[in-house]
Amino acid sequence: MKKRMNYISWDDYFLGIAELSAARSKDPNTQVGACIVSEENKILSVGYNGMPAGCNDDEMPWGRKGDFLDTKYPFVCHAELNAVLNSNHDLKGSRIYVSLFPCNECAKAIIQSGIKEVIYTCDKYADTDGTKASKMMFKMAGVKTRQIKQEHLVKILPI
Ligand SMILES: O=c1[nH]c(=O)n([C@H]2C[C@H](O)[C@@H](COP(=O)(O)O)O2)cc1CO
Ligand SMILES: [Zn+2]
Repeated sequence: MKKRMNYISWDDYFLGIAELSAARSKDPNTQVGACIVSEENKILSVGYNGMPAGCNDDEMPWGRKGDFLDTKYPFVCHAELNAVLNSNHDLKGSRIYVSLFPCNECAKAIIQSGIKEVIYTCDKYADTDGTKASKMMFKMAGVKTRQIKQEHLVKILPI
């Protein structure tokens, strides 16, 4: 008997884990998940966007508009930052799978931790200065970026 052939690829597996991690997010508008993987295809860390540890997410604001301090923006930890900070491993040479293209703050953490490739699905904030700054920094720092479209993932994963 031969081995089963229609198994999912490493890319689909890790992006699927990033998507599953996003499902843990309490953000009512955008749920983001991230999965960091070594050169040997071992998972080094996962994360999703949420309030900092110890900050009760029932008491924190989740809105997008109004006074800055009444919105989620000054407080929420991004999925990529959580994944970088959650890891006890050296991330040099690793790659990060993420459901949304990283913002400029996460891009800095990604570059500084030695991650060498970003594989992402959604790029809905491509027109923002934050995303443009991320792309500039990734290019200069030699961090590769690659998109796997949502339509492809939907075909292979029950999401
Ligand atoms: O790269 C990212 N990673 C990440 O975790 N986030 C989080 C922060 C917020 O909780 C949410 C974005 O919210 P909104 O789309 O409503 O502006 O996604 C946002 C970005 C991109 O801005
Ligand atoms: Zn970010």
